[in-house]
Amino acid sequence: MLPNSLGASTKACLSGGRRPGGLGAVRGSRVHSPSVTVAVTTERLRRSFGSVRAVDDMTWSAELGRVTAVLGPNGAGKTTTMEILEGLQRPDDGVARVLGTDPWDASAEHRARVGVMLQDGGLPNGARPVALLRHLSRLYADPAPVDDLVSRLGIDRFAGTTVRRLSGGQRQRVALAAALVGSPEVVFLDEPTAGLDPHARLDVWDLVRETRDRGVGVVVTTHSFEEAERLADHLVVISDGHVVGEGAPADLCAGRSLEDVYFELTRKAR
Ligand SMILES: Nc1ncnc2c1ncn2[C@@H]1O[C@H](COP(=O)(O)OP(=O)(O)OP(=O)(O)O)[C@@H](O)[C@H]1O
Repeated sequence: MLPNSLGASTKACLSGGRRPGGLGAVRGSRVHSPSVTVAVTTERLRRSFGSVRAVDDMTWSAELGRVTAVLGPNGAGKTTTMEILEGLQRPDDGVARVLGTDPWDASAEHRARVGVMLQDGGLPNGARPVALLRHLSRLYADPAPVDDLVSRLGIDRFAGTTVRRLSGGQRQRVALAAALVGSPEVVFLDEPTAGLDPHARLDVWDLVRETRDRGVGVVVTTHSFEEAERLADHLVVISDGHVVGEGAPADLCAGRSLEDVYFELTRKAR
């Protein structure tokens, strides 16, 4: 079956399949050997907008060297949670920590250790992709090699086109490269393969696995069961602002498909 967003997977959900080394690793990127294993924690996190409780008593965690996939229906609170963890929003209550630091009060040094890929890309419209990535790489002490990221994600094929003229999928690739160019220790990827063609999705999944295998904590939000099944070492299912299921894929699914488990968990919560 070809990759397919919200693909109807009927097989039992399996671990994201950690593979030593991976294919064609991005050369020269830092290999992290952390003394702590916790990348992200949220504890009783809350954030409301008027009467809407976007994040309502949310507790979960993600480890370094693991891909954590966060799934949930539209409006479940995924983006709000990610933005709190990225230091873009302040929670009303509870605790958020990234690499042990409160992201709201974080220093520039902390922010350099965290990579962020936003859903809308957040890229400057007039920039050309490769020049932009080279510029960003100079802001970091230990950047990933730009040429490798560019060729791995096929960005060289549209290197001369300004961001405003790029297709949605091309922008996604540049946004992913921008999130990884600083060799982050934790990276947040908001629906990284939404809108990508099947080849590009495979390339992105390989790159995410390699990033994980270098010890980086990767947190991915997704609506794709296939993506979660292929990538995740740890699953967090949220609904109505709180966690309705969390664990290793094999434990959470217990021999059933992720799709079945997801619908059961999120239906119960409604
Ligand atoms: N700035 C805001 N002002 C008012 N309401 C907001 C704001 N941001 C988010 N919300 C509301 O908070 C809830 C959670 O939104 P959020 O974007 O976190 O969901 P999501 O899980 O990321 O959804 P999707 O899968 O559609 O991206 C929604 O009801 C949304 O309308």
